[in-house]
Amino acid sequence: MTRDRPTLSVIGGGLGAGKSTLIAGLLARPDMAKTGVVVNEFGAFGVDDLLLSAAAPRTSLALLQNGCICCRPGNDLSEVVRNMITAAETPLRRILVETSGVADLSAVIARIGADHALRALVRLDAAVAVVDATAPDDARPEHLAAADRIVLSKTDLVPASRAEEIRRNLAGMNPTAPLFDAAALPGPEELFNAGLIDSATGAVQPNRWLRATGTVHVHDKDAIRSWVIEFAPQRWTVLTEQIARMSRAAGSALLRLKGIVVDRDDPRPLAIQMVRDQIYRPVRLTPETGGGVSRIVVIARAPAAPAIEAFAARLGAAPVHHKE
Ligand SMILES: Nc1nc2c(ncn2[C@@H]2O[C@H](COP(=O)(O)OP(=O)(O)OP(=O)(O)O)[C@@H](O)[C@H]2O)c(=O)[nH]1
Repeated sequence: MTRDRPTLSVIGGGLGAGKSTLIAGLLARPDMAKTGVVVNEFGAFGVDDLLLSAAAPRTSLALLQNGCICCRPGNDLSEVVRNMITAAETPLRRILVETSGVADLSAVIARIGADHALRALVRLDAAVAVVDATAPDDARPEHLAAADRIVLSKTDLVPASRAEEIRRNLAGMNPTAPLFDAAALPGPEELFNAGLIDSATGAVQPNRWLRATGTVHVHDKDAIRSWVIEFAPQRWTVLTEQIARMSRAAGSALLRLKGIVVDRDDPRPLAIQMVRDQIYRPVRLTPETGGGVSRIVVIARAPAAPAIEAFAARLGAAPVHHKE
């Protein structure tokens, strides 16, 4: 089955992290043809769009100025995307949205997820967080938690041992996101098609979507923690109540939840996903998916720890504390 609508991926990262450089490098590749780019600038003047149009003059490019997508009123992103799709000479295959350097990637993803007009136009794909190796602490936990892929830029400007330390920290903060070096020029095969559904074939790809394994495997950093919780099959109705209870108790400290769970009442496991308090519609998978074990990854700020550990305990998952 060929998929019709273009995919939409979001490239986020702090000011000057290397978002435009990554996108310009991607656009130079022949396998990135039929890509449109929307650049969101916080201020009234865009520079990134000029750099990108110089790097890839034939790319459909649109600028969204004056405020971050995540907090500006209205849904002008969907208007821009609609115009871009309509105006394209050949049908677009994918659209990249470069967030402003001050945007919060998780808020952008939550906003896009709630935008029904936009979701009718595109299929959501990857959230890519660019982290600057010279200022890794600028990468906000929300960016990292929301990311499906993380790209570490400017590794040429730090000692190799420092880059390795940053990689280890990033892997601990978001164990589900594959990590790439910008210097290695990761391509579309690695960065995109991160969703549960393969964008080319329509097939379900659970292993590409959820990579982490554990029992209750806790990666522990000061600002952000991740838990990989494995547990025996539950009734879906019971599990949704447990998730809602945990989410209420964790409040805004809960950044991301993603998992594949076995439903005691249905042979087809469910893929579930939350970004902050935004719950995405669960997707039923084929019965053989997931190997009979439920696995949920939760990424949160430290204050959510008691709520998440109580949640894991109620599911009967044994904690394995693993301090990185
Ligand atoms: N040495 C080195 N410089 C880089 C790398 N990536 C980006 N830069 C430089 O860092 C600066 C900022 O890069 P951009 O790609 O414009 O960053 P950005 O995230 O788009 O920036 P804003 O949109 O302004 O937030 C530019 O001068 C780039 O040339 C890298 O991997 N190594």
